[in-house]
Amino acid sequence: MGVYGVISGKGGVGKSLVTSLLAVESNRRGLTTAVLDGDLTGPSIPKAFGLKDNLLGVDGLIEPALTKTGIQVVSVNLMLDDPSQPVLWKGPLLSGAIDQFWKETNWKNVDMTFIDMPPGTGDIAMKVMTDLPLDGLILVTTPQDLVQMIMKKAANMAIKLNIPIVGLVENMSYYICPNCNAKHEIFGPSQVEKVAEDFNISNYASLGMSEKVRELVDKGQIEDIEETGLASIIDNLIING
Ligand SMILES: Nc1ncnc2c1ncn2[C@@H]1O[C@H](COP(=O)(O)OP(=O)(O)OP(=O)(O)O)[C@@H](O)[C@H]1O
Repeated sequence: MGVYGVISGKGGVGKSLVTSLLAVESNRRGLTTAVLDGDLTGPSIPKAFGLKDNLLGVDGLIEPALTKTGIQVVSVNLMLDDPSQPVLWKGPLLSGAIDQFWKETNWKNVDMTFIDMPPGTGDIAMKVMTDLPLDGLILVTTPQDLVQMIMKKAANMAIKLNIPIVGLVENMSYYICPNCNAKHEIFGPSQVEKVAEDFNISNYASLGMSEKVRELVDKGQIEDIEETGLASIIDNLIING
């Protein structure tokens, strides 16, 4: 049904969280869902889903890990004996790994694939954008000016490479104080509507900062998050592609 890359340009804004939550929402709709962790040097998808066992190779293909609700996952962190060790690979090896994850994994009847894109707008991100059959990109940003500027580089890269931007998620949009219920815009006022207009994106959502989400991700229980905040993004992707 679709292959979607999730991209932010800047690190630490919640790209992996959004990739994982999109997969959770898609899977909840009964779609066979996969996550390709293309963030090879900072892979965080396995941790969010509580995956630890090393991937197996069967008949020359990588057997994807299965999360507890059945999402198929491939990540370089599931290939390392010690997940805290760095991946000290240079460009060609990193590109080769992306190729291998895409072509040499025993993906099973997948309807929706979400790719946690390599960070930045460098050669590995370009490799995914040019070599993988992406149906579209989902941009992740925060309201902060610095993040906005770098996210726009990623968005303009997609435009230059003719990849449609099919969704926008503004993460860390606000924080609701659990004591007084006041809404704090820690990174500044939301800019999601402005960005959506600038890049002509009709499918967008905002996510608040949540202690509960942080806790469940740290425990590897992302699939237990009840309200992902991204249901409308998935519904629109299903309807409009
Ligand atoms: N809205 C949120 N509420 C609570 N925790 C969040 C939220 N967004 C992100 N986090 C947490 O912040 C950390 C960084 O997020 P994440 O790993 O998704 O960022 P990233 O953009 O993928 O970073 P990088 O590109 O450097 O890998 C994670 O521990 C994540 O769970």
